Amino acid sequence: MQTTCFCLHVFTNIVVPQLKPGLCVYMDTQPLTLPVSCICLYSMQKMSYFFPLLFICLDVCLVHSIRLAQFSPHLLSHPFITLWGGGLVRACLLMLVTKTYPGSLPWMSSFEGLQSLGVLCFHFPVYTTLLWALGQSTMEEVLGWHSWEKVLQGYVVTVVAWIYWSRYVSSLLLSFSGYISSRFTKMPSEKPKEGTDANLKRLMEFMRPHLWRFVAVLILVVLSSYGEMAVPQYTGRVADWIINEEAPDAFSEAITAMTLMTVASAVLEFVCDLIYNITMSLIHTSVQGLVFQAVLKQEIAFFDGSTTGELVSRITTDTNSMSEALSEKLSLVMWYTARFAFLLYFMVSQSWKMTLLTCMGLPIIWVIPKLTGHFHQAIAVKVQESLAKANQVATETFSSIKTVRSFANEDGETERYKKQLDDTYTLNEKEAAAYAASTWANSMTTLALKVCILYYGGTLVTRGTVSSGDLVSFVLYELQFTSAVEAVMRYYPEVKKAIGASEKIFEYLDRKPQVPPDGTLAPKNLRGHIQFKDVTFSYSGSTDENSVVLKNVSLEVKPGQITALVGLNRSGKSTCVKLLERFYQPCSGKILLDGEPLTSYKDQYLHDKIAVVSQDCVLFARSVRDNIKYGYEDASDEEMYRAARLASAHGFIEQLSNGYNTDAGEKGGQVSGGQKQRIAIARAFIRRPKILILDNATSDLDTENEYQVLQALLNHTNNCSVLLISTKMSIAEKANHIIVLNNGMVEEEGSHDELMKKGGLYADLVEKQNRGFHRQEEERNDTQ
Ligand SMILES: Nc1ncnc2c1ncn2[C@@H]1O[C@H](COP(=O)(O)OP(=O)(O)OP(=O)(O)O)[C@@H](O)[C@H]1O
Repeated sequence: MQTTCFCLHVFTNIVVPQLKPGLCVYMDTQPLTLPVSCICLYSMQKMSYFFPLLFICLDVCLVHSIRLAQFSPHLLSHPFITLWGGGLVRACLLMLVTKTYPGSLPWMSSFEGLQSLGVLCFHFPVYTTLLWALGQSTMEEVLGWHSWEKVLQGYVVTVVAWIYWSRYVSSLLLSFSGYISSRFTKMPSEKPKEGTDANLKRLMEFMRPHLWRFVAVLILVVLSSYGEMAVPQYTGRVADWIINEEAPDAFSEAITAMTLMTVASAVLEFVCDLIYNITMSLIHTSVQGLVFQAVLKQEIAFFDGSTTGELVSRITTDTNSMSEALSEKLSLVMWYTARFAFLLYFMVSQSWKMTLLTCMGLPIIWVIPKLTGHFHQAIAVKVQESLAKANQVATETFSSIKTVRSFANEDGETERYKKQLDDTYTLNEKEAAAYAASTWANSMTTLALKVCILYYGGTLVTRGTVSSGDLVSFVLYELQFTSAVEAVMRYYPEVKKAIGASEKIFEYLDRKPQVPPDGTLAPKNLRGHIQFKDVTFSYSGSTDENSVVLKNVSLEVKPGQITALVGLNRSGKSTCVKLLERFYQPCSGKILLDGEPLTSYKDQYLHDKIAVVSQDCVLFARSVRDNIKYGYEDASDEEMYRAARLASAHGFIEQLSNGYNTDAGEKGGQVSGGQKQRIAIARAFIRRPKILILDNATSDLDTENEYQVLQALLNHTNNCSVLLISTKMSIAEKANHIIVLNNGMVEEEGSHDELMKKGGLYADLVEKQNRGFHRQEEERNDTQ
């Protein structure tokens, strides 16, 4: 009753005067009247910061009301019912106030707040029931749970529990409940979690082929962790042996068992690490291979939109960091979790009371260093900022030295710089103090927990509840336990992060290439008749006037004939070739090969039958032989020589230092531009194509050589349809048919003579080139 009055006194004398001076009600011993309470509550609606105080006052009142009820004649004989019922009433009323009171703090009515409320109201009933179940005396707890100390203790327990909830347990439970709900309900879960769960599932798929290895790893982890418990366990036994002066056999047995178990644990750990790391490397390699394959299958537009660096980084850096995080951090989480479980088991079996004390102390040793560390970090950031400002002053002064000198302000700038350095020094002092405080807090809290455990353990030893050896073992367990819990808490989020990061990799694996499905046609005899019918195309896929590169293009490459495609730069000539190679799909219109849509042919067949040699042909960093046989490795050397002769390349290849085995260097850097083009032509010819596309293929050759190469080519390609793109009109005029493209449209077509007679764009181009050629000739003559 006294306590209740005291609470009301605090409430009326301290809280109420703060709210409205006019409402001051000075009541030392009398209870509050209902109207005053109502007025107070109304006034407090807008002052949420008083809510915790109100909450505590109300709770104290409730606790003492329950106490009065407990001692009433009806309930005195049912202490447990009163204890639980009282807890329930207390929880319901406090929850009601928290939920309905307008000034309630959002945190208090959140899920975490309600969890803490549950701990506050039910920890005593649970604790007392547990004692009763263990056959311990509960009288003291049942009759004294509402004393000041116990109520205060309840709040301390709630704070500790809250720290647990918010730091670790809640995140674990959330993951677990997410997993359970996704297994048993069809409810869509939140997006990020969905991503992590899905990634985890995908990663599991990669692990499935190595399931037995993982089972073996888990068994080894458990056995090895168990073996690690030998040192603390047997050290305790040895301590008992020394104190009790037991038989000498006991000592040697303890030492032998400890040695054997520790050695076995180390061997198991070695085997386990070996299996685990080899398996993770296997998974890493296969993931990398799959991502590479998935990227290669994408459409060309995908490569246009991504930089090479980005792609390589996705395949190497991302997969590396994911597998490193998984192999290293996941292994640590596994080890420390197993250790944690065994340590907890052994600690509880030594003394559950000391274990409880350790668990209650843990959050404190995490929180205090974290708070001081946070403060230290905040000051460290300010020091960096201050240093940056000092640097800025110096940079500005040096870069504007002439202005500084002309105003003779060297001293002024020195003063400014010194002032900035003084600020940095002040912050440095604070940082040093914060660092010392942080380190001190760290060791003090750890030390305090150890002293508490030793003190409490010593009391238990004096009482005879535990032996001295048990206390020694417990202290050794506790040392490992703290670091095991810390390690699990540190590495578990990192593993989750790595699983989240794997999303990027799966993004590529899951990406469906935007290309039409492979066709089925692969006729034995291909005539090589190409038709473009009203083809419109844009690289962006938009049909907007500015983006369209080809506009209703209709053209024909007749079987066995040479067709030239000419036009100004950027008129769309190479784009036609890219469409023929099926790198892109037309937005509208059709491309037919021998009357059938290009898409109905098998991809491999098409690339065997259509050979393209372009200006920017690329050689790989391997031998000339491998470059010519690229993608056609089964070809004989005879076929290779034939193709090389056709491309007028055989002669110079034989003169290279190692002939056909000479390394072409990175991107063909070891051979000249002209040689590179001739090797590329040989590479195209080794397949005996039916359609040959030369897109400025001989541009790196001088006119003499170009003519020779083309002549040789055209002589040997009687059955071949040739599409010739050349900026040199003297080459184009040799074609049977010439098509002139202008701004993505077919401007005119016909033979050289027809087009010359017409006097259109083609005649213009020929004339301009002739003029340019004559000017060059004149310039050359002048210089001679
Ligand atoms: N990968 C691409 N993505 C977007 N636009 C492109 C791409 N390739 C070419 N283009 C654009 O398409 C248009 C036609 O280019 P294309 O290379 O087909 O012309 P071209 O007649 O072969 O020119 P050149 O004779 O200079 O090689 C140009 O405006 C060019 O900028």
